[in-house]
Amino acid sequence: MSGTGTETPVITVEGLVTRFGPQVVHDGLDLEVHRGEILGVVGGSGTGKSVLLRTIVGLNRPAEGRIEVLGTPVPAQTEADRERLEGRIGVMFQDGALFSSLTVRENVEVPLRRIAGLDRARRADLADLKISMAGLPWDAGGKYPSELSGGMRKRAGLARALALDPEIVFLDEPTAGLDPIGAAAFDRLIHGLSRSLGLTVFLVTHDLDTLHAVCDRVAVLAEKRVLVSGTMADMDRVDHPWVRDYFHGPRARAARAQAGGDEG
Ligand SMILES: Nc1ncnc2c1ncn2[C@@H]1O[C@H](COP(=O)(O)OP(=O)(O)OP(=O)(O)O)[C@@H](O)[C@H]1O
Repeated sequence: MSGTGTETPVITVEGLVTRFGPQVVHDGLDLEVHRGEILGVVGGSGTGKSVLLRTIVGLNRPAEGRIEVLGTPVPAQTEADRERLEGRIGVMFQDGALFSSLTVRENVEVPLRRIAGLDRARRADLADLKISMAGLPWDAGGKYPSELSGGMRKRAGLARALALDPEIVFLDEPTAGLDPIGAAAFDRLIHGLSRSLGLTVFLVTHDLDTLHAVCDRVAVLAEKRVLVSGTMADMDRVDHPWVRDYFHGPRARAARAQAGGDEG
């Protein structure tokens, strides 16, 4: 089905098989993600969306298959390759995964420590820049995660994911647990960052509003593989029970109406 953008793959997954003991999560999964696009990864609970994200970023070793991210095989073949790749991608986990004993600024500084020759003051300045890019108020840097709301913690996680000016960011359910207004603001932030920085975004979500508002393409995980990928319009033509229910159920209709209203 049709894609968008320049169609240069920055992520290629071929024939991925993932197992946990006897459980097969992915079985012959193929996926391409193109430079500069926002790809939404959807699927029923437990279909292996988060595991796919973790496998692509090298946190989970596949049983079989080929994965390439920005031209580098994953898992990386050498420590140097792994470090280089880690510097080119950013990951935001579902709960933000912040260190609770560090302030927001210190959390964002953790990846910045990889930059040789960056002194303390500059590191703090750079962290503050990322914190403001993520839409947090100026005084958030000095706060501890426990002092932030859930939405602010997500923004702090995003600031940390953006610390090293990544080419790809991976977001695991970024709007889960946010109220609709906070979720819409987060969607706008991600869309704005992707378009202004040329960021590629790999986004695991259940949020139909997010799919309508920001995703260029959607990949549906079902039957242990990417069942189908394409634009939201393409999804209308897919004759599969889960796809039909998900994209045409009552919540989907509400999200579509909302997206239509926003455009008008
Ligand atoms: N480290 C692990 N060890 C064993 N099994 C795991 C591990 N991580 C994930 N799984 C299993 O893999 C399957 C897919 O999990 P995953 O978290 O990727 O689902 P998901 O599609 O993201 O679900 P949800 O939408 O509910 O978050 C689940 O059955 C889960 O129990």
